[in-house]
Amino acid sequence: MDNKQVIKVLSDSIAVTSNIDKDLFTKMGVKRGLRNEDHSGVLAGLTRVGDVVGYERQEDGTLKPIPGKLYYRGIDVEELVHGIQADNRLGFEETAFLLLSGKLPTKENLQAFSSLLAQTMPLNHTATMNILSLKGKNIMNILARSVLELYTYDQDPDDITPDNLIHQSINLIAKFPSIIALAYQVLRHDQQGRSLHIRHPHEDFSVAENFLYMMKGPGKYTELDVRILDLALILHADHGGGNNSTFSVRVTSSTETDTYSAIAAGIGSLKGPLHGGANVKVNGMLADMKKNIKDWNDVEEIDAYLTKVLNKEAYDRTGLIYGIGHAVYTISDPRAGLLKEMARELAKEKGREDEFRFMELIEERGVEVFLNYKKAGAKQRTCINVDYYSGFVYDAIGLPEEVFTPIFAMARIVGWTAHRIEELNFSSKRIIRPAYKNVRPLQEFVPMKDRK
Ligand SMILES: CC(=O)SCCNC(=O)CCNC(=O)[C@H](O)C(C)(C)COP(=O)(O)OP(=O)(O)OC[C@H]1O[C@@H](n2cnc3c(N)ncnc32)[C@H](O)[C@@H]1OP(=O)(O)O
Ligand SMILES: O=C([O-])CC(=O)C(=O)O
Repeated sequence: MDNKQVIKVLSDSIAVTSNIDKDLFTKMGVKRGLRNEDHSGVLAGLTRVGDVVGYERQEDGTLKPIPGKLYYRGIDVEELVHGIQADNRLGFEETAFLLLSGKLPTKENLQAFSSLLAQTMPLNHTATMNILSLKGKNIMNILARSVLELYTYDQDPDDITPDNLIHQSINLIAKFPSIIALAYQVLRHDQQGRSLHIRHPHEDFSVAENFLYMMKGPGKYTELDVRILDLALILHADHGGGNNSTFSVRVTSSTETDTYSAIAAGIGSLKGPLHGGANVKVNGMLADMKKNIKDWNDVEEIDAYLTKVLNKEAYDRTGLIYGIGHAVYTISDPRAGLLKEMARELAKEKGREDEFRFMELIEERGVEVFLNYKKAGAKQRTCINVDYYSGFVYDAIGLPEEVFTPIFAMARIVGWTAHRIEELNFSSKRIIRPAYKNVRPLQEFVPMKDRK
């Protein structure tokens, strides 16, 4: 038997060994995907960091869909964003302080915190050389490897005392933009034969501006570009404890492992196309739609394409319409609404209004076609999620697809660290260790000579 045949024998076995009938979950009272029959999540923990609300439970136990709400440390994110915008300032640093400390910063707190972040952004020589040597096309993968490497530069990587956790958190929040921008410059140099630019972050720039500066260079971005990237960072900073990447960080942290290992787990989760990786998939799906739909106003043509996607006959043939659906939200994802307001402004500035209108129509038809197609298999209501407009926004401000999901990580590192700190510090903490019911009947050991 050659190598190919061994692989074939093992891969053929997957269809049998990995198959677990959907009905068995109901029969054995196991919550598939840790989700109840009505699609609500199984309660797996308590948190004081963030809250995601998409429905109300009625007296009869059923769920009533409501417009989505997101709270950071008890503050409505729509109010946070509008409050920051009303004062005409950027807000990612303020949001990070709020999520880490539980309180809005005073002017003095904010100045000191922003300045500490900016001072911490530069990568040391060894970290820079390490990223230069990392081969690979996927920046999420490079980010995870770089984070694991940071363990070796930390004097006390395994120390989980509060001071050290905060120190490590600030270091990671500050370093993510620099790692991502550098990894992109290396990739561009390597894959496209372009000049390699390693730009040192400015101490008086915000995180959003520094990222655009390191990616694009001076004078290559507008004030609106900075404002919209800052908004995207605010909106992606946290999403409660149950989203897959934060939960991964919490699960890993509950073993009391080091910060770098826990964050690498979060990065690995976020990279997936059902989670943070969806922003790249939406971009690809829209490009495919632009190519295949002749009349961008033709509802029938759009519906036919979307039905083909659901039938696994179009785009990536997974059966998923990316950017649509959410585990919690029903009527709306508040982040998508806020991002859409800015995307409209951006589309006007960049002369891409036709494309924006096309996206709006796909948004409307996508939800409708999906609900009609899934019928009882779907929630009563569903909506677009934050990933639907984010790719359009990043593309419009001249950022390449390779950094779409890494930008999500650049923001979510705040939530991950806040949840990790909470996981390690609540008085009644316990290692997360649920149960799995084995549904494989027993089999007898057969001596080698008798095997077929
Ligand atoms: C930042 C974020 O992570 S936001 C999410 C980004 N992901 C995407 O945009 C990918 C597309 N969307 C999806 O895959 C899903 O909506 C998810 C993963 C976000 C949520 O999935 P679930 O919690 O299972 O949603 P829900 O309970 O409403 O799903 C009901 C059924 O509809 C399917 N479904 C949900 N959304 C979609 C979709 N956009 N396209 C096709 N089928 C879908 C689910 O797979 C599920 O099918 P099943 O019962 O056969 O398992
Ligand atoms: O909450 C979720 O399941 C996914 C999500 O929107 C996020 O993490 O931002």
